[in-house]
Amino acid sequence: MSQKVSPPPSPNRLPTLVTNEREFSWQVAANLFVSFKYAWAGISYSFQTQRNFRIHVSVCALAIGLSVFLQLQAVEIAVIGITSGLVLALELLNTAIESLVDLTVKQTYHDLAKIAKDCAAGAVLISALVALLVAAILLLPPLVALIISAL
Ligand SMILES: Nc1ncnc2c1ncn2[C@@H]1O[C@H](COP(=O)(O)OP(=O)(O)OP(=O)(O)O)[C@@H](O)[C@H]1O
Repeated sequence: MSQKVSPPPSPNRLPTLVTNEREFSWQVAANLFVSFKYAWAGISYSFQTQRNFRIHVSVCALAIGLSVFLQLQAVEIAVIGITSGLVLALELLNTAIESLVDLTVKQTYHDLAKIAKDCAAGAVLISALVALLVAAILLLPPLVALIISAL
C-alpha cells in the first residue's frame, strides 16, 4: 500500500517559507533584553514545576562549588561546568518537548508521543550519567585526600 506524502519545498522557496513561518508566532520578542526575559521565564518555570530540574541544579551547583573549594585546575572546573550545563540545558529541552507533546496529543495515548518523551528523558539520563562520571573522576581523588589528611 503506497502512502501519499507531501513533496519537500523547492530550495528557492525555503527563505520565503521560513520568513512567513514567523507570522504564525503569537508574539516575537522585540529585542535581546525581552528574549532574555522569556528565556529566564522558561528556566523559572522548569525550576518551579520539574523536580528533576531542581535536583540537577542542586547537584551541579554542589559539584562546581566543590571543584572551586578543592582548588581544581581551571580546565577541570571548566569540564565540570560544561557537563553540568549540558545536563541543565537538556533538562530544559526535555521540558519543552514534554510541553509540545502534551500540546499536540493532550491526554491521549500515542506511540510517537511515548517515543518523543522517552527519548528526551533518555538524553537527560545519558548526560547526567556522564556528568556524574566526570565529577567522580575529577572530584573524588582530591576529596578523599582532603578527608584522609583531616583524620
Ligand atoms: N501522550 C502520551 N502517549 C504515550 N505515552 C505517554 C504520553 N504521555 C506520557 N507518556 C509516557 O509516560 C512517561 C512519563 O510522562 P511524563 O510526561 O511524566 O514525561 P517524563 O519525561 O517522564 O517527565 P519528567 O522528565 O518530568 O520525569 C513518558 O516517558 C512516556 O513513556
